[in-house]
Amino acid sequence: MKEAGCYDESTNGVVVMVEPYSQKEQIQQVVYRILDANLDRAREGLRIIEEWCRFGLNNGRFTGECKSLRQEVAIWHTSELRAARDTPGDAGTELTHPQEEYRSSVKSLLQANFCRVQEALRVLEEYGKLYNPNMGSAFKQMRYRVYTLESDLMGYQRHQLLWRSHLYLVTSPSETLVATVESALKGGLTLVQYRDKTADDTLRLEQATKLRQLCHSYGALFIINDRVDLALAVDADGVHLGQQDLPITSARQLLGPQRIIGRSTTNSQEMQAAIAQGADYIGVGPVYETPTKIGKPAAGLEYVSYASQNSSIPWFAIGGIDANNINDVIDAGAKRVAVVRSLMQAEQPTLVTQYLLSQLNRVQPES
Ligand SMILES: Cc1ncc(COP(=O)(O)OP(=O)(O)O)c(N)n1
Ligand SMILES: Cc1ncsc1CCOP(=O)(O)O
Ligand SMILES: [Mg+2]
Repeated sequence: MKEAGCYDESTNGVVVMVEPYSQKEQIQQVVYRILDANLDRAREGLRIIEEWCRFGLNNGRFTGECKSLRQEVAIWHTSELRAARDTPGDAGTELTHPQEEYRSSVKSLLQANFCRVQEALRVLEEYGKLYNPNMGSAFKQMRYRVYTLESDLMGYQRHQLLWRSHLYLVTSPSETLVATVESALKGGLTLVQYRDKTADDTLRLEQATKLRQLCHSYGALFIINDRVDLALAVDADGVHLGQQDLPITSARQLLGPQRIIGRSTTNSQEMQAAIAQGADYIGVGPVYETPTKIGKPAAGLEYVSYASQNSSIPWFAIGGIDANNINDVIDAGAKRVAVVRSLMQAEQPTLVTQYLLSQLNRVQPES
């Protein structure tokens, strides 16, 4: 086939334009190949996400949505588009990015595949307009459904992990901050709060970024104390707010429905208010007076018992809890505890984590 603008001997150098039909046909073939490749890409990515929803989460709603999206994508994969496939002649099949070879967690695997599906749907939306007038809007709608699925799924995973977390490490400033947290993560810790009441924001940002990466690489949740802005800046899983911090409703507006918001409570009124305002979990304490929070009177084991009878959301007993008294707190009804010194000052945070978890697991062997 002659190409547009090429020199042609048979016409003594007169530039011959390609016959409109051939050029159109060529372009059509390219469009078909793009559509064929991206229909495959979208379906493959959805299948990868679907497998996690099905086998990892056992969640029928998310599995069903992936399946229905896959089927809707498949409807557009006509034999005409498949026939345009030219795998040996496709320069893209050999190209892989180093990050495709390595996934640090299921979360990063899911994020990469959501990204892949969204990109493919966007390509299908744009090039599809050249193929069928209805294709653009059909794929635009699917793309929005995938965005919704992504944020629902990620939020669901976060909340599931919160409910499964029984030990909560609240950090204190330390020269060995990252190493101590990592040591506790190795012991099975799944929930960490970054708390530093005195550092400047440059240091907070640097440390919180490191800890977020670390926690996520262990599949653990990462929460920021007091500061919604910092939580957003480092893409934390949520924020912990005390009675003097931002109201839950304002934080929710800033953080959205998927991120976790925790609230400190010292009595039944604060507990009921936190639940009514939409907290995802509460701190219950201080159970005992503690040098980590000087001047704050103990709420005592009575409040722990009250929480065990009345809290409809996960709650963490906090304040002065260690390996010696954890069983008293458990006997008062606690299934979850938060600690600062017990882990931050431990010589072997891995072992202390394992011990505390083993005591907590005695009261919830099924979860
Ligand atoms: C899990 C948990 N519970 C309670 C607190 C205390 O929060 P707050 O009352 O805002 O006090 P500070 O920690 O900000 O000094 C907490 N951080 N985490
Ligand atoms: C932050 C906080 N809020 C209530 S008690 C407390 C500190 C708990 O620290 P520790 O576990 O060292 O007693
Ligand atoms: Mg606070």
